[in-house]
Amino acid sequence: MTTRYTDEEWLDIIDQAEKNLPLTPVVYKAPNLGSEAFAKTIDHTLLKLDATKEQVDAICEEARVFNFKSVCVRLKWVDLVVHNLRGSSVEMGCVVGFHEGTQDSAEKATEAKNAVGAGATELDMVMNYELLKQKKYSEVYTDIAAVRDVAPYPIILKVILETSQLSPREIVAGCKIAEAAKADFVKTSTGFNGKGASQENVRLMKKVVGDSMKVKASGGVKTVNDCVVMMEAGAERIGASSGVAIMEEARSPHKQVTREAGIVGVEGY
Ligand SMILES: O=C[C@H](O)COP(=O)(O)O
Repeated sequence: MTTRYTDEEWLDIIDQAEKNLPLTPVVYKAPNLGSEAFAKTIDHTLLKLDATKEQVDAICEEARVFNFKSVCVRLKWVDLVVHNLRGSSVEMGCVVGFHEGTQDSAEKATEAKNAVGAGATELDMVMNYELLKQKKYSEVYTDIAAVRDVAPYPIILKVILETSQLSPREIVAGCKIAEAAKADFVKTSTGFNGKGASQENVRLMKKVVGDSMKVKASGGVKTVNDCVVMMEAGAERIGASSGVAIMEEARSPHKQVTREAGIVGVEGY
């Protein structure tokens, strides 16, 4: 695996990206509440280490009922999820390097390869954010590229930055490196370390990647309002262990959404 740029070259790229950040935030449009498009933004997630077969079966059933975008689990459950989702339009997502992100690149690549071999169509890998914090940008790139290498498109590759552990500049750096490594999404959080997704971080990530990548908000997204705030900041995917509660709330009659501007809108705003 060759490095794409030296750490010094990465510094220039990050400086430029910071300088060129758009000043005015865009408000993106969320799909109609409770619609099929809304459900198809949600990755229905079960990532705790002590998850049971019964719980995995249950989230697959829920994903079929609500027609979520994907079910997202650890590698040990991929076979079962693939089996359970057969014949549905729900994608099979697997995490890689979860949740620390500090595993060797070879270990991450093997995990990714095994997940794809078992039928995963989407991978959510944790960036080595410890290396990023040490400004070892070239190694961070190589780590992501090692996974992309064994899981080329059309496998969807999402890179989890763990934004709660990063400064805004480090978030910019993580986005630029994930973009260069040809990932499809940058994702905020694992949900297992610090604060989860925030509106500010999603907005910053979207400003950095523009149309070249998508943004996934995850960690602590538990209500319809949380989803709408993230989507309006630029998230096109939500990772949540609360997908069922979110959909039930979204489909409840006279649903009101609290947005930045106050209480506005009902279904279909
Ligand atoms: O994307 C995955 C996260 O682990 C979900 O976190 P959550 O349990 O706060 O929804």
